Amino acid sequence: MSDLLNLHQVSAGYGDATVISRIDLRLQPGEALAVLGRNGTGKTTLLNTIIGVTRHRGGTVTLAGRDLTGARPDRRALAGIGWVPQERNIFKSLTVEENLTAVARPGLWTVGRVYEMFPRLKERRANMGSQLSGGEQQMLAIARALVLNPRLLLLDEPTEGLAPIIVEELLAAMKRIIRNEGMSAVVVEQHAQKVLGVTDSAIILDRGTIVHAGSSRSLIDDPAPLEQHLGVTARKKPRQGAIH
Ligand SMILES: Nc1ncnc2c1ncn2[C@@H]1O[C@H](COP(=O)(O)OP(=O)(O)OP(=O)(O)O)[C@@H](O)[C@H]1O
Repeated sequence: MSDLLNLHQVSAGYGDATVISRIDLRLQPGEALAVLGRNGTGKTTLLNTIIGVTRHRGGTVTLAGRDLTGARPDRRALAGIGWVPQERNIFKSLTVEENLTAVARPGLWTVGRVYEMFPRLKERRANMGSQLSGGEQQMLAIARALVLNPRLLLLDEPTEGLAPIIVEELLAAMKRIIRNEGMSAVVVEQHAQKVLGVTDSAIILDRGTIVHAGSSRSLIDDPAPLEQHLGVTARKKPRQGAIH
């Protein structure tokens, strides 16, 4: 099968600074990749490079065989790259429904379909963006990216700053979007354990380079690379009834 996304030896940064170096990445259609790493290791810069807002320093970026290396962000969006930024930049002075209809493009993901995925948004469809909770704003940001009917969805720290119960709801929705609906995705996440249950494969970045690449399953089974590169204690949960 040909790659949906292919990054070959990509280096990029801002101004004179190179932030990510010689990144090789391949994503098949329907596959989801977790991008993990400590703060400031270049995760957002990697997403920014895929959407085309960093300074290119080398390598190639292709989507479904089409070379997008020198393409502007608007052309990349038209080619099928959807993006949910960390800031969840929804239109705060528009209603939920207006946020969706303002950008919707024909395709599988209709406004009705995203309401099925996020019933909370349907309940709140007449509310202004500014009246939504953080979790609802994140759901709306994802829903808005979906109604653009992208081939690839990029999510930047979707669970950041959200209450645990909302995080679970959001992860369940992401799982349905990826697993059941076959959406291809690259998900940047600080909380490795949460996202590995949603993605097929994972990379860990350190100082702008890939220091680990493998399946999500292998990281769940053997979290040693997470402990090594993220400093998290990713031990399996103790059995119920265990004495601490
Ligand atoms: N717009 C920018 N201009 C210049 N330098 C930047 C810019 N954005 C990020 N950087 C620098 O690039 C490096 C990587 O930042 P980046 O945001 O990609 O890391 P990150 O892994 O996503 O971190 P976080 O988890 O904190 O969001 C940092 O040293 C940061 O200061």
